[in-house]
Parts: sequence; structure tokens; C-alpha cells
Amino acid sequence: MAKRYILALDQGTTSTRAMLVDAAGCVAGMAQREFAQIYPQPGWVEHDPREILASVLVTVTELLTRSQVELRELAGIGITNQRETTVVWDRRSGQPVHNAIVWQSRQSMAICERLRADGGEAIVRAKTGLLVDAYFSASKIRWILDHVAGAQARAERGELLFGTIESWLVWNLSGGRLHVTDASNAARTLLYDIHRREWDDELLRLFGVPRAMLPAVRGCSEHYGDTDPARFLGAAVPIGGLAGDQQAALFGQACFEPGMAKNTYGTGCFMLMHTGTQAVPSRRGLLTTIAWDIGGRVEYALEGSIFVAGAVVQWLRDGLRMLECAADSQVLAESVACTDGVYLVPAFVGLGAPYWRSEVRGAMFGLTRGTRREHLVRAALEAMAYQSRDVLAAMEADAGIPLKELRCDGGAIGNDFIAQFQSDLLDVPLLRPRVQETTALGAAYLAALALGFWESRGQLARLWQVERRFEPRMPAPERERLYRGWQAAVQAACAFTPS
Ligand SMILES: Nc1ncnc2c1ncn2[C@@H]1O[C@H](COP(=O)(O)OP(=O)(O)O)[C@@H](O)[C@H]1O
Ligand SMILES: O=P(O)(O)OC[C@H](O)CO
Repeated sequence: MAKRYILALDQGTTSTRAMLVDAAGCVAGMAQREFAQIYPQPGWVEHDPREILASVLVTVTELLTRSQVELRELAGIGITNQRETTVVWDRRSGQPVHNAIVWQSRQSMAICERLRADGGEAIVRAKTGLLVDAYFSASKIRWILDHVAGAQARAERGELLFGTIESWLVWNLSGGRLHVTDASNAARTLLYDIHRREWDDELLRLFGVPRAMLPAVRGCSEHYGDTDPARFLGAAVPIGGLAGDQQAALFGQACFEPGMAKNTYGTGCFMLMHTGTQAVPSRRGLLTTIAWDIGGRVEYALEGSIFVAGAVVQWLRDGLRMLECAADSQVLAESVACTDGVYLVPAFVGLGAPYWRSEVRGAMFGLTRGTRREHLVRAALEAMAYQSRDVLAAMEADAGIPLKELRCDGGAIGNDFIAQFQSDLLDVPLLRPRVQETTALGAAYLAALALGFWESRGQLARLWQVERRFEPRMPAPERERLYRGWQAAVQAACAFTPS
């Protein structure tokens, strides 16, 4: 039977998606499933790794059944994942020793504070392009080793394994034969030297992480091995692509040239600018990261990571019960001409780029007796755009390249209000592609290139098409006035310290 599709698995923060991509680069089917978010304490976020694995198998089964595609028609699998989220499991039983600690979680903040106080920041920055923050995997591993009885000794004996989500999935889908990660995910751990491209002993010592736990680091587009029929729906399918979801989206958006950038509006917001084969250091609170390693050639990106974007809409829906569904937020926001001076700083888990203030919490400003639900909802949506402007200002200055246009994707950018307001606030055109599942598409592309399903990146760049282009239309004085208000709101939120 002909191999007609690549299967992309996009394991995100709030849901798992499985997508079929055909030889013309068209999406031939998709299935999605949400899974539980576990909040053991304020500021902590965990997932059950077994539930994540189950969500993958269920979405694939549903997708194949609905699309009437047989496993034999799959040329291969590309996997992309929420990054940094940390799983530690027992090599023999395959069982996690703790819930996965999610990238958003602040539970390892104290570990980072100690490390910063001991002067660890400079080494980390130089080798990893990141900074010491609970966002990245290393302090989460440390937390698990500290809180699970006997874990440190077991890890040193090689009995426990660490992996980010792609690593956990590949381990399971391959029946425990492959313990691997890829360079784009390794680059988010704080343990990987992005210049020398290897796990770094000094960093491992700094966090007390035994080398025996770590997966082998591979490229982003290669044949890693096959799924184990006993663990993957009875079939041996080649796994050909691995990448962190934000890097996969950069690839799926065909941002292959220095200066090209995309912003993904999902749970958080992640703006990445391709910087070529140069790792450009940031002096303004951005991250330097590996975009991908293909055939041993590494390309880099500058990244601004915003922790809460679409998540604020979930909070309005589930926490405050102000919305029936996320899409209602557009209708409500557009029903008022402005927020009437209301600003919402959604620092629910602190502020990420470019501020990196873990201890700050969310705040609302400018409330009056006339403030209505519509104003709050609009302020919540506008906050995504304001945070992205903070990041873009830093990015243009660090890269020395003014942005010509911004490619966008992610669940929240289907909201036309956000897209238009973002273009207005950045004063650049925002391009929404026809296939908005660019993360899954990127993973499919990476696998397709490795497995000979497609030949070249040029072919992929030609497949990219605009669905809608949002042009800036807000007068400059209005834009700057609104932005000054946001800056004042952020400053005030940062100044607030509860006793
Ligand atoms: N129409 C909408 N308007 C605003 N936000 C939305 C809309 N649709 C989805 N979202 C938000 O987008 C996020 C989901 O996007 P997605 O790209 O699936 O995220 P992730 O990959 O982080 O799980 C959710 O936080 C949701 O609240
Ligand atoms: O799963 P997403 O889309 O929320 O992305 C999460 C990021 O990879 C975290 O760094």
C-alpha cells in the first residue's frame, strides 16, 4: 500500500493534536484532545505523563478511524511538544516517579534563587543562551530529585531517566528502546551547551543532575527508529522528526532566513526570530536558542517567551465564568470601542520575557464603576498584544533587524480582534497563514525531509500561503498613548508586594 501521509503529533500544554499531512502539504485530517491541568498549589502546574501518552494514542486512533486511513499508509511520524516540561521515570518499570512539572510551574523557584545568589547566572547564560529561571527543565529535575525519596541515588545508578515530553513519548512509543531528545529541546534544559552542542559537565554539577539520566541528543530531522507494534497500535512506523513546538512552528511558518519571525498565540505567546547560523546573544531579556539541527547544521533563533496569553481567556471562561467559550471573547471585545482605560497584567505565574520576574502576580488597573465585562475581556485580549510588543522591541534591538512582517499562528490568533490590535500596536503587517496548525506542520515537514517524503526546504517555503493579512491602521499617537498605559501597568504590578 502506498505511503501517502506523514503523521504529526503535537503534544501541547493544554491539548494533544494528531494531524495527517499529505504529499501536497495539505492537512488531510486532525484530531484533538484536552487533558487535565493539575494545580497542586498556587503557581504550580503539573501534568500526568501517563495521561499525556494516552491522549496521544487516543487522538491517533480517532484520527485514523475518522479519516479512514490505515497505519500502513503512514510514511512516518514527526513529534513536537510543549518544551521544558519535565518527566522523570523509572527505566525498568517505565513509570514516572512524579507528575510532569510543566514549563509554567514556579515550584522550583527557590532552587533558582539559590543558584543566582551563588553566582551561577553568568555560566548558564554563556553556555545555554538562557537564564536561571524555573521555566527551564534543570531546576525541575532538581526539584523532583529532592522531593522523591531515594531519587538522587537511583538517578546516579542510572535507574531513573529524564526527558522532556518528546523524549517521554519516543521512549514509550518505541517500547523503551529509544531514550533520545533533539537539539531544539535539549537547548531548553539549562544543561546543554548550545555552542559546543553537548551536555555540559559544569552545568550538570551546578544542578546536581547525574549524566546517567540524560537522553542522547540527536538532530531534528532523522530516522531515530520505529514505533514498537506492541506499544503503538500494532504497527512499526518510522519516527523521523523531533522538535520543540515553538521551533517547529518557526519551521512550519517557513521562517528559514535571518530576520524572519513568527509569534505563536497559544497558552503562552512565543515570538521567535531566525538568526541564521549565528547564536545572537541578548542584552534585553530574550533567549538565544537552537532553532533546529538538520544534518549537523545548526541554525539559531532569538526568542521572547510570554507565560500567559491564551491562558487568560481560559481563566475568563473557567475561573471567572465570564465566557461560554473562547471565541465569545472576540464578540465581547469588539462590542466596546476601547477598554475605557482598563489594563490587565496577566502575570499569573510571574512575568517572562523581557522582565523575568517570577514573583510578580497578575493585576488589573483603571477600574471604575462603569467597567463592564466587555472591558475586562477586551483588556485581557489586548494584554497578549502588549506583551508581544514588549518582546518585539527587545528583539529588534538585539538582532539589529527591524521586523518587516510577523507571521502568526496558535489557537488565539484565530480571533480577528487580537490579530488586528496586534498589527496596530506593533505597526507591522501580521500574516495569518492558510494552515494555522504550523506547529504540527513543522513536525511533519521535519519528518518528511528525513524520510524522503519531501526533498527540500524550498518546496516547503512554496507551500506556505497567507489566509489573511492584517495591516496596521491605528494612528501613531493613539498607539503610543495606549502602550504607555501598559508600561505603567506593568511597573505598578511589579511594585506590588503582598505582605
Ligand atoms: N477565539 C479565541 N480567542 C481568544 N483566545 C482563544 C481563542 N481560541 C482559543 N484561544 C486560546 O488559545 C489557547 C489554545 O491555543 P493552542 O494553540 O491550542 O494552545 P497550546 O498549544 O498552548 O495548548 C487557549 O489558551 C485558548 O484560551
Ligand atoms: O504548548 P504550547 O503551545 O503552550 O507551548 C509551550 C512552550 O513550548 C513552552 O516553552
